[in-house]
Amino acid sequence: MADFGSSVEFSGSLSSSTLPPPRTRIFKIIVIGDSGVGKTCLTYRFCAGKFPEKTEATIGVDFRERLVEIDGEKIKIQLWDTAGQERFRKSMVQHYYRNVHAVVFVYDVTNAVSFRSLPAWIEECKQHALGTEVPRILVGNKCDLQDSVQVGTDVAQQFADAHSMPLFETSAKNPSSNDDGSCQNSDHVEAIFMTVAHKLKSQKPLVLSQPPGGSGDTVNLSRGRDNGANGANGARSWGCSSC
Ligand SMILES: Nc1nc2c(ncn2[C@@H]2O[C@H](COP(=O)(O)OP(=O)(O)OP(=O)(O)O)[C@@H](O)[C@H]2O)c(=O)[nH]1
Repeated sequence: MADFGSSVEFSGSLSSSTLPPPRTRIFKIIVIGDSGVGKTCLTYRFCAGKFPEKTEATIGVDFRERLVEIDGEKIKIQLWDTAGQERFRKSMVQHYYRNVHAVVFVYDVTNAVSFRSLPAWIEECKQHALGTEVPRILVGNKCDLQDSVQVGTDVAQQFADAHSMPLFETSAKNPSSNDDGSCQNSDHVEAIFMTVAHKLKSQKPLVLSQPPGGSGDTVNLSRGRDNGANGANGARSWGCSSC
């Protein structure tokens, strides 16, 4: 579960202008969904900037990280690319859900079974005590394969609404519009993960605080508390399917 309650305390004659830079925050985002929906490709696309030439079924979990800067703060986005195949998940599943800050559910728009599996993935999160305060998003991948679409935007949007998640449709292969005009309404993979990071940052701001009336001898640099603004009802307010 999200854990931003830690605080770093500096004692001595420090003012905010002489503070050392805070440690880089890490946002842990897990990416889950059926095998073959494109979790590895999506995370690779975001972290390496390209579509991987070849992938193999993930065993356990792979980590990918990218350092980004949001409003002047450097943040490490750590993507946990989890195995979709049950036999490759078993031993690792407890680790996936520890200290998670956000969850990305992925289905393949050309594979209705992967869409129908989503309730089971949501249930797995629930069983690992992931609360509603943890932001979740739904990603329909492979929308470059327009001729093979089995899961329409309407039905996906209904599902997303019912579970208070923003929906994004994209392609890890070609996240921008294709020459043939397909994927016109897709979101860029970049924008999707950055939207999550912005959400997490706004939810958990770094707060510089001095004790009221204090002399300035002690400065607390603490991580802001969850203001509760991202509960289930707020989910639609922080994402959209066409940004
Ligand atoms: N056309 C197309 N193919 C994709 C896209 N994303 C992934 N693929 C292909 O789908 C297959 C599976 O992709 P992976 O990223 O390995 O799938 P995964 O969800 O990580 O699978 P597991 O590791 O088994 O859970 C590969 O052959 C990819 O090349 C996409 O956006 N468009």
